[in-house]
Amino acid sequence: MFDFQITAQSGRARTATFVTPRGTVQTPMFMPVGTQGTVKGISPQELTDIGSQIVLANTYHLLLRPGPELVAAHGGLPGFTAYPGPFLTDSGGFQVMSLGHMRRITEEGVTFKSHLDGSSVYLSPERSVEVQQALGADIIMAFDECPPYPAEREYIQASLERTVRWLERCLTFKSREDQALFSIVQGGVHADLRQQSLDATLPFATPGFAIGGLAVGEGKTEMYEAVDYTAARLPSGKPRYLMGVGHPEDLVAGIALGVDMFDCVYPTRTGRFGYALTDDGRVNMNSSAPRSDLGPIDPECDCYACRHYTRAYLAHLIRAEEMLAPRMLSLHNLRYLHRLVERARAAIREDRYAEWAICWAERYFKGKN
Ligand SMILES: C=CCOC(=O)Nc1nc2cc3[nH]c(NC)nc3cc2c(=O)[nH]1
Repeated sequence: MFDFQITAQSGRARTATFVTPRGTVQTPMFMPVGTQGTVKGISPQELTDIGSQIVLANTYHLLLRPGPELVAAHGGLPGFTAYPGPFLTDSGGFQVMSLGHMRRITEEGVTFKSHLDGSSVYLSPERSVEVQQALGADIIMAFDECPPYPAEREYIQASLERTVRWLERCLTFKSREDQALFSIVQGGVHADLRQQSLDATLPFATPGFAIGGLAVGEGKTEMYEAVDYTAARLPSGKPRYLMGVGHPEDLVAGIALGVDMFDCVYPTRTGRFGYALTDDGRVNMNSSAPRSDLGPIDPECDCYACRHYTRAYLAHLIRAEEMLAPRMLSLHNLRYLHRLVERARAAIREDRYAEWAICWAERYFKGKN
């Protein structure tokens, strides 16, 4: 279980298979985010049809509502959501920082006020693992702290050292053998702190490793330098997961640096706002041009929206505030990212990833400054 086998390599980019209790998945992969137990507006059948593999659910949200007990009563997330999985749950740490308020962080854990009703909630390494075990994901995440950005070097260092102590507590408490716990490397944008986090985290030899603390407002250059440094020093025989990333160009760049797994709300969120992803950049379907365009969003895309609808129809739905609009744009954007990593995997198998990535980027950024 959790066997990760590299099947092709092209530079630092690699394709691999990863065995989880609910299915063997292909990497590099993009993981749709289903925060509250649903990828907003998209049915499980549609997710399967567009090539989704692992879907994310958020521990913080499901802890607050409906509570892990109800999900456990359904046998876990697959029974609750009717998506057969595999699932990955986050540990709740990040959401507490971004959503919880009036929070107190101590060595023991984090106490915060629910953003829903202000009730006091407590998360700790042990509580986080307990909740994730009840939710029944195939991959669970260590309870970590993602430092705010910007943050003092001293804060980032103290935070990464506590995250390592929390990792040990997570692993000590963990009792289910059918769930892989991924550890999380922190250290902000400082190479020496990244190294310190690596040195302290690698000995735990978890089935996978995540690169944390990024995509929180640091510049792209700083982010990529940290990804480059960290990914190169994570074991090649384990999956590398870059959390919260990202935009199409971030996936293409991250794969080039040896990253295997990505998640981001971007495709579904920007879809709900009326933006469609294509190889020629992002199309603003709210603008006037699409209203008379009888072509599909993307003629090369095989998603339901591109096979059945013109841009004009979708633009009409957006203006009419019809609920099919955010659904179809989200569906298309998810399919776009799945197709992007499918093409990346093909390029890696042909050992031409660099050429493919440069060609993709030239077209994607053509016409942009
Ligand atoms: C979500 C997967 C599991 O993650 C955790 O359990 N903890 C965690 N989540 C993050 C999420 C992030 N999103 C972004 N940008 C949108 N940056 C992030 C950084 C972290 C992080 O350092 N830790």
